[in-house]
Amino acid sequence: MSTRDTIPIGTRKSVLAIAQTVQVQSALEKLNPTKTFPLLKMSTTGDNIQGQPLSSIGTTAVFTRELETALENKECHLLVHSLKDVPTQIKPGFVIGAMMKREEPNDVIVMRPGEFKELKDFGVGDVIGTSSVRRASQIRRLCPGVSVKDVRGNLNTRLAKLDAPDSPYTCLLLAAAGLQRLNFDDRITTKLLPNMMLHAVGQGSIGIECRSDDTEILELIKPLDHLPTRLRCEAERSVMRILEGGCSVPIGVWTEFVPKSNADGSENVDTLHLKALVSSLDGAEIAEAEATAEVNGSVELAVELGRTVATQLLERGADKILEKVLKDRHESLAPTGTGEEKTTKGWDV
Ligand SMILES: NCc1[nH]cc(CCC(=O)O)c1CC(=O)O
Repeated sequence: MSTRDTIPIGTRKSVLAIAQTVQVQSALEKLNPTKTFPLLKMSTTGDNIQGQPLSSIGTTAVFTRELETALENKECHLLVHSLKDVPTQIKPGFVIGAMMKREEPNDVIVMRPGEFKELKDFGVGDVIGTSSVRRASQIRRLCPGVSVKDVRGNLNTRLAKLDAPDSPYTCLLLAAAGLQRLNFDDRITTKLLPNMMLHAVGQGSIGIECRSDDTEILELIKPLDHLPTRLRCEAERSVMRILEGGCSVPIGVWTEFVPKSNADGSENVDTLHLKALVSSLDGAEIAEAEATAEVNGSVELAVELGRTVATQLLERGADKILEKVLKDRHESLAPTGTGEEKTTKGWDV
């Protein structure tokens, strides 16, 4: 294929998606000053159903399907995604050619400007805004007595709902990375550490997808692939791939490289630690597992570490917990009464 000078990048239209895509666009322009990278902005099913809780309409790929069609038709040659929104089973013919250096993967508590409350003081009467079953189940375990209420829409919409005078929410749970990318760092009230909450698979990294036979684009985006991020996220995605069997399931993870005592300054990619959990919606039942492996910079070994942890989780009852979570999710198709009901069955990551 002849080399291309104009390379459209496909993206969703949300402010976060655009901010992420502009970041990739700038990096590519810098590396390839003779080429241009116009944005092709598209709506996805996930954007179009924002008014309702994401329920069991098969939300895997809701944020990526329309984009992949454009990529397939060569209307664009790469796609920029929040990695956590990318299904672990990529459609045949497509590949994540780069995983960009991860921002803080943590989830955070966001309260109204000027308000503050210690985590230990959260309890009965507090209403936590989130549509993520992963966040909901973990916050219930962390702060017994709180109730959880669905909150949908893009980041700005969610913050506006929290700040509204008639807001029902005490706080929101959000990803630090999304807030930081939109310069809302000052809205972060409390960062949740891994002993409090495990984040979503791939959270905080940007994934760049392209056609797997498009060697020109693969070469072009290769410099944007960050090996430590790639290894961590491949391990995390491997856990999810084994547990989900095709549908999204609520899994929390944490990965870190074990620092070397004689570090020479370069980032260590030798010894990777992975922790993961699967929790029931009410946070009462939980399966946890962790392992450390010498991955020595190898994606295959990182994927293997993910498999080890997934196997442990299954041995510890993750399959039973997931079966029940998925069953509840199916039942949530029927309209339910209270906001609390909807919340637990909403489907976000
Ligand atoms: N589900 C929406 C979504 N997809 C990616 C991010 C944040 C950025 C990231 O995780 O990289 C968010 C918002 C949130 O979860 O608060």
